[in-house]
Amino acid sequence: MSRLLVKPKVQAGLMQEITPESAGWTYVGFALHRLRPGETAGGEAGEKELCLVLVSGKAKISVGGEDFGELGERMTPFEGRPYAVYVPKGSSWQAEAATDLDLAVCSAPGGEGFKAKVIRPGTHPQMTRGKGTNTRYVTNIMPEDDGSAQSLLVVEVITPGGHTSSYPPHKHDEDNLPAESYLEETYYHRLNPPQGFAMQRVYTDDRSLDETMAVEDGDVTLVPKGYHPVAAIHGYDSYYLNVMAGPKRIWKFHNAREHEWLFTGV
Ligand SMILES: O=C[C@H](O)[C@@H](O)[C@H](O)CC(=O)O
Repeated sequence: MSRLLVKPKVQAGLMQEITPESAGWTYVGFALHRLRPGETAGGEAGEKELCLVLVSGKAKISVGGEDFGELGERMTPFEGRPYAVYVPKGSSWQAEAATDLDLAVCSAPGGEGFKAKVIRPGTHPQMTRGKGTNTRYVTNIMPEDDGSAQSLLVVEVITPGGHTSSYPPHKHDEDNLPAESYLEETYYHRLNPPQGFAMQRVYTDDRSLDETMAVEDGDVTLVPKGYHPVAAIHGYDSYYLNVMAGPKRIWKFHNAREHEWLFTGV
């Protein structure tokens, strides 16, 4: 199995835990908690900043002793809109599931002067990106222009079955602004219905990295560098939650030259 593909080792509780150490990189972390009503999760941000994303279900959430009450709207990532909570560096957080809950904990190095906050549905409206079978639906949760974090970028994408996304292929693996930014990235994948699969390729121009993965419900893929397109197969819609971070909080990508012609049609 590809070293870039991380399968959940358990079916409840802490299902995924990617750290910079386990991924072999510097900035991005990702965890996924699956909780039953009444179960709790929590921790300390320490030197990191966090974005708690209610992938599905509702939870009571507090940050640094501030009670944000019961949050959440959707029972599946394929319907409704995301609630999220930003946890700044140095803060503790606590979540208690009010329903079945899938809670993502996205992390990256924190900074000074940022405040805990709820990111409500509609803060960043869903966008339709692409044309034809490259149409997908993108919702920013923490985009670069929100001014509210040190390094975290968080976005979720729904790709209908038979469509592609993160496509035409692009990369962001060189700290070379204004042409390109360096951002590590995780993909947390879900499928509807859940027995499906999707395909993701991660590859560089020189093909020294070239891995194509069949991703299943609950898998995480790691993108340390290179292009990273996704193809959702007929009958199975794809959802993924992206976490990106690097030395600068800017998403500036470089498109694969040989596929740039597609932009005239997609
Ligand atoms: O680099 C970002 C990620 O590849 C996705 O968020 C991607 O941009 C989503 C898309 O446009 O399909």
